[in-house]
Amino acid sequence: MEPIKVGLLGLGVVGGGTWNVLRRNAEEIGRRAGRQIEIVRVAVRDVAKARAKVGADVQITDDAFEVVRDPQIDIVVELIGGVTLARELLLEAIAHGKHVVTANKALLAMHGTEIFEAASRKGVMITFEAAVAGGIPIIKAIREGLTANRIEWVAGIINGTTNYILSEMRTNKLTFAQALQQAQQLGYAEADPTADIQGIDAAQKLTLLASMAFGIPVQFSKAYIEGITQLSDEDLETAQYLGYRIKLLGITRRRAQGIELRVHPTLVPANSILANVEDAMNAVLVNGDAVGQTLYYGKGAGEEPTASAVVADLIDVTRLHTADPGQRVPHLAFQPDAMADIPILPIDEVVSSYYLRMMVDDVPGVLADIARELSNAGISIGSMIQQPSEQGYARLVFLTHSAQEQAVNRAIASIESMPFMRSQVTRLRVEEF
Ligand SMILES: NC(=O)C1=CN([C@@H]2O[C@H](COP(=O)(O)OP(=O)(O)OC[C@H]3O[C@@H](n4cnc5c(N)ncnc54)[C@H](O)[C@@H]3O)[C@@H](O)[C@H]2O)C=CC1
Ligand SMILES: N[C@@H](CC=O)C(=O)O
Ligand code: NA
Repeated sequence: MEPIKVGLLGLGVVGGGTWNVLRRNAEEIGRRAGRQIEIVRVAVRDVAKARAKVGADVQITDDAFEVVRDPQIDIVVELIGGVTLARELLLEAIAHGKHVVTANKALLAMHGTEIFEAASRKGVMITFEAAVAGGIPIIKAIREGLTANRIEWVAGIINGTTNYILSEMRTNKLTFAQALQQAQQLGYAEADPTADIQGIDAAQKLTLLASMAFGIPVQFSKAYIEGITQLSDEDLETAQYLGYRIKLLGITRRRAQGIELRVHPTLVPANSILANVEDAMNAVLVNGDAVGQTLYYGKGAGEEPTASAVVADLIDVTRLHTADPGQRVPHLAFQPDAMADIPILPIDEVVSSYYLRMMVDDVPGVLADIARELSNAGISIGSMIQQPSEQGYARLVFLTHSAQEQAVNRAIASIESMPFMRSQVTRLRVEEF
């Protein structure tokens, strides 16, 4: 059989990895897919640089629209990144009847509804395993392996850059800036790493996971997002002292009133699975009513780990591209006409335990006043430490039991107005995953 023909948009970290893996494992991949998968055209910014990588047999252009409109191409692989141009390219590819493989979570989190609808109308596939947790087959697991379950929650470390930064700060005492620079050099970070460190990249991935776990539309704008830029060394050290580690977690969970969708730094017990996921590794826990808790662990970023997912999608599409569209796995795991309109809960309604750190005058009665405020808000204290500080101040840290966020915020506002307060209250969430 003739090879299936691929147009590759982007030959950077992931595009280059995809080229390498397809070439190196061509024979094995062909045996799995049933035919060879051949990259026949590449679109890049720098044609000369790409020529040095792919040699003379592949057509190279700096106009990606030429590739998505090329009649010989069956599958377009989008590895350019960004939203505006990538959206236009994907819609054009779909309009020309191409199947699409993409690693672009930003694009799908923001324009997924439009893109998946266009693809379904045209009867083509959009696959995006590389877009969530890189090489970990988490989309395959949720879309196919776990479909018997009512999924209760998904939680995990789904950004390699921030996990690398937190690990390096903790274990090798690197500064934030040094660790970020290393993550960029290693190819983990986004072109603009703001998306990583502000939690946006993790929220884009979590939005896609929530959609597939619960059968709800892709709603990135409703995700609650807090990154790691405000974390202080003091909190990293205090967490460790208390027997916790701080990780940037994505958490989505069913509640009676709706679905939690949140990304924020989180204290997790130091002996838990997630606390021990280090460097740029990712790990996702999925809890289903039948299967219980399952764990998916591996490299969530970088050249070939991400390419592993891109090429797996290419093989899937190659096997299925002539199948009746109705028999393919739905893009978002649920049939498009069976998506549920379950509300996403505002962060105020989220339930968690909390870490509250503050500086106070070291005088009698302070602890009692704070404990009373927490109790008035219905918040019970799990544990508390007090440490002397300079200038006669005391550092207090409370760990609370489960409480609703709005009650915690009300209590914080009252506490901050008290006359003995010498700092604002630092509030972090604590989870037992
Ligand atoms: N780097 C990683 O570990 C991961 C990246 N991703 C996603 O993969 C995608 C690509 O990321 P990277 O490979 O890291 O980016 P990169 O910056 O290394 O590569 C981008 C490539 O796109 C090309 N390009 C950019 N604008 C273009 C244009 N207008 N026309 C033609 N070509 C153009 C560049 O020449 C370059 O070859 C992004 O959506 C990213 O979010 C997903 C998972 C992991
Ligand atoms: N920038 C992302 C790359 C993979 O999605 C990350 O650090 O996880
Ligand atoms: Na993946």
